Amino acid sequence: MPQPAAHHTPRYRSPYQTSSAASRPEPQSRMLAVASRTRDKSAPTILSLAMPFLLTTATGTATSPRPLIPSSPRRQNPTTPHLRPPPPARRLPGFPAAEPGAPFLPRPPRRGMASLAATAAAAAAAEVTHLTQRDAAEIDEQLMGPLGFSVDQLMELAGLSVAAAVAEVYKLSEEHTRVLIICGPGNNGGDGLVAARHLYHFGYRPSVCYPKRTPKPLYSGLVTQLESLSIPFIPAEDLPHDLSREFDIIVDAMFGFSFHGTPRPPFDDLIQRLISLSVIGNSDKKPAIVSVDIPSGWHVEEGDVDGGGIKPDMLVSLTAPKLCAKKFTGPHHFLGGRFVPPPILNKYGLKLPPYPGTSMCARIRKAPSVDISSLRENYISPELLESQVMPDPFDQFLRWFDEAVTAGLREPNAMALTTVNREGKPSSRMVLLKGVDKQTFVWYTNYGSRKAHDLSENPNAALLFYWNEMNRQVRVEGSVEKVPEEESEKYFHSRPRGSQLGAIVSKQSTVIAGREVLQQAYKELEHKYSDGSLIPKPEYWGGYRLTPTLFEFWQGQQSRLHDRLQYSQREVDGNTAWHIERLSP
Ligand SMILES: NC(=O)C1=CN([C@@H]2O[C@H](COP(=O)(O)OP(=O)(O)OC[C@H]3O[C@@H](n4cnc5c(N)ncnc54)[C@H](O)[C@@H]3O)[C@@H](O)[C@H]2O)[C@@H](O)CC1
Ligand SMILES: [K+]
Repeated sequence: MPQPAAHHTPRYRSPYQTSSAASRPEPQSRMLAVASRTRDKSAPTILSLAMPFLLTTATGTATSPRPLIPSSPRRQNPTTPHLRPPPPARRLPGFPAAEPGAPFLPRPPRRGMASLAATAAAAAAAEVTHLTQRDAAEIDEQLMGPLGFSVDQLMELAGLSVAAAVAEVYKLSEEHTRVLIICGPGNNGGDGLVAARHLYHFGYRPSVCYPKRTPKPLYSGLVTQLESLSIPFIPAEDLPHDLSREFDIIVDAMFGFSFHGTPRPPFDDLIQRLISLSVIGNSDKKPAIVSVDIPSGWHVEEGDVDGGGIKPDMLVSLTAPKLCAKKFTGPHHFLGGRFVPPPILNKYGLKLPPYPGTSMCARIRKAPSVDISSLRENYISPELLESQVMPDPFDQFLRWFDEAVTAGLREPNAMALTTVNREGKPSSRMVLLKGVDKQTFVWYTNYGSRKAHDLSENPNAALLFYWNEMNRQVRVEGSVEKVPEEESEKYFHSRPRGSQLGAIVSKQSTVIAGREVLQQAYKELEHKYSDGSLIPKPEYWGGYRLTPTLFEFWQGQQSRLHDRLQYSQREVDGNTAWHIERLSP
């Protein structure tokens, strides 16, 4: 690793230096948890979104870049009808014909982002249909009768939904590993057995309490499958006295929509144990209770009639919520059972939230508001040591970038670009990296945009890559210039035609009267170039490349002891070399 001469004066400003009104302020960006901004305020800030944010401060020559790997994510052409509404369903005896475009058909959201879907689900929550006990049983019969499903299939999908919802809310971590699944004698218990298997494969450590086994091949098969995974079955009487000590999550799969009356032994006692768990004042240690379809012991329609029943933290309604779910006040209400066909939706007029992307579960009620200052992730990563990183920061960047691609991260080439104008005012936005080589980072944009104006006044810029799933971020700072026109030209024509037209339509960062303006202009251009002829690159569109003077590779670690390795340029014997230093987290 190149070691510098000690007399060198760094060309960058330390993040700890205070800003002066430099004529060419240099932007610096880093990801912070919102908590650090709210910590000193007397009243806690409560927001409903848990998002890291980008803080930007302003302080005071090139080769052809390597295009990012061809499979690197590209924005979807907004005009491509990649998600079509489902075709009208075949009419089945006893079911009304499906109305195409009926308002209650669940439409998948255009993007698979859970946050977007959660918002959509929240908006729809008020209108979600709740089923009576009779309708729930009738739907069950129809699914397994004229609609051709088998009980095994439905149970498998229901159990998978439960496991997926549990994993979404209680992410696998030291605090959320040990799961007790208490299974009842019917299909609700079967859902629990299936969920136990999926949770095992997701990495959790499930144990099962299944005191009244049903002697049918479906159930004994599920038990055998769990036994083959060495999942312990604990008799009810052998359950540990203090469930809080032994389990992080308890899945209540005792009774579903066929429950009547009051619970009989041994479930009366088991339910009582879950009730007393929610009463214990020691909230730090209380395991999360997740009820499958119905909180066991609740009246299927009336809910927790005398108020003394289970108070689950999470409810996973299956197929559609039952009436009792209206009384559920816990923080997490999910829908599972992504198998409801249009004949059922139409016949029962079901309004259900859309499932995001390929997910097996959908949040029904908005995620609870959180005190942002309490949000903190305990990062667990391999150590990032000076002896392990590459001497050249570009090589190190490419290594991490390739790992992000291999890990299947969505748009690993998305980066926050921070520019600063003449007055020292910074602005940030996400852009897509389109090329990187041993000297520069390249992206394309509109030369009339705000970032372009900023860059024309001040060529200093900062890039920030944030690979959340890998606990990594990379900061890059340097100066920016336009890429040669031929390069922009070449890249422009490699883009999908829709994106080319979009670039012509958008006079980026200018105020427009409405969305129709874009759509109209786009339509006209689409018609103009419908013969497939070459779409000329507008002169106001092209690339920029940043030549870095500083890199920082950050890797989140436990207890905030993060790794931060900074590469800065130093002159050594007349040559510029990269110098690596560790920064305190
Ligand atoms: N579309 C659907 O209808 C689907 C239903 N599924 C699951 O199936 C459940 C319904 O299953 P089941 O109809 O088998 O019924 P449950 O699992 O709700 O429970 C029925 C069993 O509990 C017993 N029981 C009822 N009341 C009792 C009491 N007071 N004390 C003690 N035991 C009592 C019954 O004798 C029977 O053995 C749903 O809630 C859901 O979890 C899913 O597996 C898949 C899809
Ligand atoms: K249940």
